[in-house]
Amino acid sequence: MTHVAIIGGGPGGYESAHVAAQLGAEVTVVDSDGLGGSAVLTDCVPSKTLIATSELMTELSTAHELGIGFSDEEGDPASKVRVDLARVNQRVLRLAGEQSRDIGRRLERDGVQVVVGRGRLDATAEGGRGAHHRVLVDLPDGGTRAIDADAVLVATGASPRTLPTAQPDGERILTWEQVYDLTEVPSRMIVVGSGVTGAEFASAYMALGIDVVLVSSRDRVLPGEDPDAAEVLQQVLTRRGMTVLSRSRMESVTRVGDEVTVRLTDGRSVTGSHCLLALGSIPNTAGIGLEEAGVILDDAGFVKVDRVSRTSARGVYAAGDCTGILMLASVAAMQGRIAMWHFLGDAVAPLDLKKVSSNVFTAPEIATVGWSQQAVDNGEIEAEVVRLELSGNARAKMQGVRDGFVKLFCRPGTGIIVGGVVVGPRASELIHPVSVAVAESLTADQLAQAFTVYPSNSGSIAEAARRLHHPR
Ligand SMILES: Cc1cc2nc3c(=O)[nH]c(=O)nc-3n(C[C@H](O)[C@H](O)[C@H](O)COP(=O)(O)OP(=O)(O)OC[C@H]3O[C@@H](n4cnc5c(N)ncnc54)[C@H](O)[C@@H]3O)c2cc1C
Ligand SMILES: NC(=O)c1ccc[n+]([C@@H]2O[C@H](COP(=O)([O-])OP(=O)(O)OC[C@H]3O[C@@H](n4cnc5c(N)ncnc54)[C@H](O)[C@@H]3O)[C@@H](O)[C@H]2O)c1
Repeated sequence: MTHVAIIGGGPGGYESAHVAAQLGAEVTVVDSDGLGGSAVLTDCVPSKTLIATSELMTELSTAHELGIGFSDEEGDPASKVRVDLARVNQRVLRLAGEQSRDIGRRLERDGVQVVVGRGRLDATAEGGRGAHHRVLVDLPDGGTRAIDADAVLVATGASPRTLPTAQPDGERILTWEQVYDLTEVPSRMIVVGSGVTGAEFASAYMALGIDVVLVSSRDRVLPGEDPDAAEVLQQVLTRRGMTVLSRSRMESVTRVGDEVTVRLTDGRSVTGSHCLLALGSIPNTAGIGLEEAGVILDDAGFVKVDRVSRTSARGVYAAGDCTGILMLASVAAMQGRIAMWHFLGDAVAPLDLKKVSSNVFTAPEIATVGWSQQAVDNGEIEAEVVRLELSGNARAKMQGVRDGFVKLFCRPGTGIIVGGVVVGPRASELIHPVSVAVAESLTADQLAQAFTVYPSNSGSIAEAARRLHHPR
């Protein structure tokens, strides 16, 4: 029987374990910190659970306009509600724990063996039973266990980046993994870093009623996202009261008593009660025998892989954040599945990043799929672009939605949809028809011809597609 060893139990690891088991392999998952990985226990699931509470608060902020008030009082209901952060965080951690246990049960049902411990490749051993690889696991009790395998998948993820001058203390200077220990609402939260992580937490904490300062090293927030979408978000955040410090690079973060001070490289400083460091991630690839086994890493320590997740070492695959390729749970899972389909000889198509949809869970949300505005502007792809404001949509007006738009990119001539952006509430749900169009190479006319419900925000997607129609 073919044996596959998987190091790391996040989406890159556990999703590939299901595929390998389905294809008849004997599978062992080695995980050090809990099944589901950072995605389930510290990153994706906890942050989106926190954001579910902040979404409700954002909706409450328009309640007054929609005619809702307290029966015995005048005024804005949103200003009268209080967030119990201890309860919010308890719920976050409970849901994350439940999801991790669910993943464990599903792996058990598929006959996957799970070993708790820290795995590393042993380059000195050939592996027993004619296997090509050996994984050594440092067990929590101090012992070591050897697992022989015909193929190894490395899916060890990444960890929050910190600086020697900005060290988290777990109480007031925090990484995104530590915020769920907060039991009291911070009076002033300074979020350093305006990538997706920083923007999401800044938006969420502001919606919970916290005074937020966002330290952004670039001209605008979300430098990697659609520039129009990032501009809308920055306008909304500042309009709602966030202080966004653009072109401001943090030099150090210090704490004295209950106060934290963020010093900027230009000499300015900001003080607050708490600081969240959202400075990006570093791959978990050091000290696990990768280079000794012939696995090439790039300068930042990410594992180099091809589009079927092969590393430079025969029989060693890698998936997810440790490869640095579009750090998303969905991409990690797909890279892992592809690795197993490839190794175990099933039909496999190489990873196609031009079909990936993703979402920034701010208020408003920003969802994207396919080719980007930057690629069109750089001339990487020729495309027609149409942008339609959500404020003109009947349903959006009824819901009090003013900020947001739909943008579509299609190839001139054929009219094939190659990408899109949706900015607005629940953009993560609205992007799906555009994702289907991109995946199936549908034309703007085909997207326009499908019925949409009246009134609905998805009507704006069909309307944008209609605007790309060229009469014959
Ligand atoms: C705040 C935040 C929010 C996010 N939200 C989203 C989102 O909404 N949607 C989305 O698609 N993506 C989101 N992401 C990205 C997503 O979390 C990652 O892309 C995803 O976790 C990558 O999965 P992975 O399997 O590569 O690694 P991980 O989920 O990090 O799992 C790797 C696991 O391997 C373990 N491990 C490490 N080394 C070893 C070892 N030597 N031996 C054994 N085990 C080891 C780790 O402890 C960890 O449990 C978010 C990221 C952050 C930071
Ligand atoms: N909703 C989602 O799907 C979701 C949510 C969070 C993260 N992610 C993924 O995780 C990946 C990483 O995102 P991220 O936001 O954690 O990291 P990032 O690397 O994208 O952003 C970090 C930001 O911090 C800034 N920065 C670094 N040092 C700084 C300093 N000293 N002072 C001020 N700013 C500084 C950088 O310029 C950068 O803009 C992304 O690829 C994203 O796709 C996804």
